[in-house]
Amino acid sequence: MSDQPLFISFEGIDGAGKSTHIEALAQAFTAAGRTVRCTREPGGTPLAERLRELALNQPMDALTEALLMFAARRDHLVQVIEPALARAEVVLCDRFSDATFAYQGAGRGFDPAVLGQLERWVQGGLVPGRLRQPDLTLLFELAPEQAAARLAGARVPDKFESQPVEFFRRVAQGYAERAEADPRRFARIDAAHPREQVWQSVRQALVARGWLP
Ligand SMILES: Nc1ncnc2c1ncn2[C@@H]1O[C@H](COP(=O)(O)OP(=O)(O)O)[C@@H](O)[C@H]1O
Ligand SMILES: Cc1cn([C@H]2C[C@H](O)[C@@H](COP(=O)(O)OP(=O)(O)O)O2)c(=O)[nH]c1=O
Repeated sequence: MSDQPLFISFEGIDGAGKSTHIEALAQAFTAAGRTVRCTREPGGTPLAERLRELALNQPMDALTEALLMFAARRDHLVQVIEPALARAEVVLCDRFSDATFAYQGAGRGFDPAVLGQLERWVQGGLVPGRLRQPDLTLLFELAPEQAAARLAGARVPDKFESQPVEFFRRVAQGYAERAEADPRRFARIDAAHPREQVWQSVRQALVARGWLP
């Protein structure tokens, strides 16, 4: 089994079930002898958590929202993700920049070329010759109606969670396009199944890469 640094992100529309599996995956890595760092975006540092509060609760235009997401991401990369990877830890991150392309890009209709530019500034210069990207992105795919039904009553909706189903259809399409553009990085998880079956798909994606026994 590998002891290389691993950066794994969890993505999907709100309510798809990704948070449910982060802790289980952390336990599986810990049982395999790895040091695990669970974190989230926007957030993961004191500054980025303050930016999260603003981005998730204040009305703002899509560019402002994208800039806050990438500002939070830069602080998170520099303070938390890069140091953890330098120590060869496993970083499990609840959302990363695919979420900005899906929510601010596909969902809110902001120019993906500008998002690509921000991505190059924020995720460039950290590893030689390429952008810092997750080694694996687990994309939880579920019909927006089903995700909304799971969320109903589960928690108080934030600015994004209270968007209509059509918004999440665009977000899901944005995620699908990111996955199609970089199929080696993504594992697409059918999240419509019961929890145990979804967990087996998650585990299998890691086992297949030789990252879990
Ligand atoms: N496979 C599943 N089947 C039914 N309900 C689920 C499943 N996975 C998660 N849930 C429930 O759906 C809700 C949303 O799950 P959560 O993991 O918080 O989603 P996300 O982090 O993707 O927004 C929670 O109440 C959770 O308990
Ligand atoms: C990282 C990121 C998140 N978001 C949104 C998606 C989610 O609705 C919200 C917070 O994500 P999340 O942590 O999944 O919230 P919760 O734990 O309450 O489900 O932020 C963006 O719009 N752009 C981004 O770049």
